[in-house]
Parts: sequence; C-alpha cells; structure tokens
Amino acid sequence: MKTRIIVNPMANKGGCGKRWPQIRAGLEKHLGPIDDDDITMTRAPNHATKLAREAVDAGCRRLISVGGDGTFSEMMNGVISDDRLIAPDLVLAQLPAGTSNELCRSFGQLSLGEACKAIAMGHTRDVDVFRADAKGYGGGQVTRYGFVLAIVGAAATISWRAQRVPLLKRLGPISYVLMTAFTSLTYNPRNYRIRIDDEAEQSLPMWSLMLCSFDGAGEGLMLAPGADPGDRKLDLILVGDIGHWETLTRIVPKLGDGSYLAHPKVSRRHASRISIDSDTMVRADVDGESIGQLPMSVTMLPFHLKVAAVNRQ
Ligand SMILES: Nc1ncnc2c1ncn2[C@@H]1O[C@H](COP(=O)(O)OP(=O)(O)OP(=O)(O)O)[C@@H](O)[C@H]1O
Repeated sequence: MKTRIIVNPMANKGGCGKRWPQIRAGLEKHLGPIDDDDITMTRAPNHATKLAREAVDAGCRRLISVGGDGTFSEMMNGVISDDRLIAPDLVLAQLPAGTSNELCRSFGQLSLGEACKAIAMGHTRDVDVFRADAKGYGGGQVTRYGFVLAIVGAAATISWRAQRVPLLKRLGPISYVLMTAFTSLTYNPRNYRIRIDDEAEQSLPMWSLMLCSFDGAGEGLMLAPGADPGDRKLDLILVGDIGHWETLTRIVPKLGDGSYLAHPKVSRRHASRISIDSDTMVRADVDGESIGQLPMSVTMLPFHLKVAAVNRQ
C-alpha cells in the first residue's frame, strides 16, 4: 500500500523532531526500508492537513502521522471534504510522538512499538467521524472533523487553559489536574439552548456538555463506559447545574471510572445531531483542540474511517 509519513518535528516541544531518526528506525524494523520521498515534514500549524490531501492526490492510501493528537487531527481533516472521505480506501495511523497522545490511547496503542506493529500487521478499526461547526476565535465559522470527543463549557475551558498557558503546557498531564481543580472551583454553570436530533429546543443550566464516540478520553478518563466508536451515535453527557465544591468532590474524582454518571444532575443518552447555543461565551473543543466557542453544531457522518489499531483479541 502506497504510504506517506507526515512528521511534525515540533510535536512534544520539538522532541519529536529530535527523536525522528530513532522513530524512523523503529518503523523500518516493522515496515522495511522507507524511501525519503515517502516522508514529509510539517513546516507550520495546519500544514499536515495540506500534506495529507497532497498525499492522497498522489495515490497514497496509508497515511501515518508522527506527532501528537493535533498532528493526527490535522491529517484527518485533510482527507475529508464535503463530509466525505476524499478516497474510500484510506487507512490512517498515528505514531505517538507528541505530548499527551490521547488519540493513540483511544485505539489501544500505548507505545511506539505497539503502534508500529499495528501498522505492519494491517490491523485496523472502523470508527465514526463527526463534523463540528462552531464560531472560531476570529469570529468566522470553523468546521472540524473529529472522531473521539467534542466538549463544551467547563471541560473545554480546562482543555483550553491546560494547552494555552505555556507554563502549564510544559507540565504535561499535571496541567490538566491543576486546571480541573481550579476550574471546578471557579467556573459557573451557564444557560444553554440545546436541540437534540429532531426534538424541540430545550433551555438548560449546565456546567459542561460532552459528546463521546469512544468510552475513554484524556489521561485515565472514563467518560462514557460502554460507548461504541462505530455505532454511528454519540453519547451525549450533560453535566448540570452543580455547585463548585460538589463538582470538585463528587464529579471530578469519579471521572476515572465513569461513576460520575450516577450523580442526579448528570444525564446520558444517544444523539446523532445536536446544536448548542448560549447567550454567554462558552468554549468548544474537538478531539483535544480548542476550536472556538458556541454556537456549535455536531453531526455524525454516514461513513467509517479506518484507523490502524492494536488487535487485542
Ligand atoms: N513546523 C511547525 N512549526 C510550528 N508548529 C507546528 C509545526 N508543525 C505543526 N505544528 C503545530 O504543532 C502543534 C502541536 O502538535 P501536536 O498536537 O501534534 O503535538 P503535541 O501538542 O506535543 O501533542 P499532544 O496534542 O498529543 O499533546 C500543532 O498545533 C501543529 O499545528
């Protein structure tokens, strides 16, 4: 299968570029020698999107991103256009060389070696893809395709703070722990207007809203136990109007095993189309990247994406 490797040398604060010769050697052990022409380096943010499209146009049907979640997400956004895959027989893979590499974890790949093996063995998993349309930070409309998680409200603010504050970003996963505690104690619930599938619009006070395709996300989070990433449905989780202290003591500590769902102000259901709006500024995040703010609509798309994944059976 004609393959293109897209390397983000700046991922993991430049560590990916420094380790690339070793990563390449590891990949070659599994795939055989790799031609220099099959490797492209990103030169700027969002370049992976353009490189992915060029690779597919050049006949590549397996694209491997080397970097973190942002690089994979940019690559994936390059192979979808007008809500369709630009070639039906594509396989995408990620070699975890970023800071947190949460997407790889979602596929069950915990190490570089496992990821290389999954690519070489041709093990893939069919996953759903959703489209998110939101108001970008510049004021215009942004569209992002995602496949793990869309979050709104407090959860998106935690993600935004953990990534955008340079000192925190350097701390890695600890930054999320710090920001979760800080945001729990300071973020006030907001009023949302929500429309789910074809139902009437509801007005609800909420702390956060999460749309999960996979069961887990982030460092050890079990947000939607039992969620099926290939069922063409998102698990919609509404975290209601809960006080600061109660959020910190009764929601946050139970995010790791999904037992927060038992809280009377947390609800869960399936949805394939949802639109959310608010009169106040509310952040929105797709697959770990802050894309902008409400209003946002999220729609499940009618195809599956093939991703290289560890076969645990
Ligand atoms: N040549 C480049 N120079 C500067 N930034 C780049 C370059 N190439 C890609 N980027 C940007 O680097 C950012 C970080 O990439 P990525 O998310 O893959 O790594 P990470 O943040 O270390 O990992 P993770 O998202 O898993 O925590 C992305 O926003 C991407 O747009």
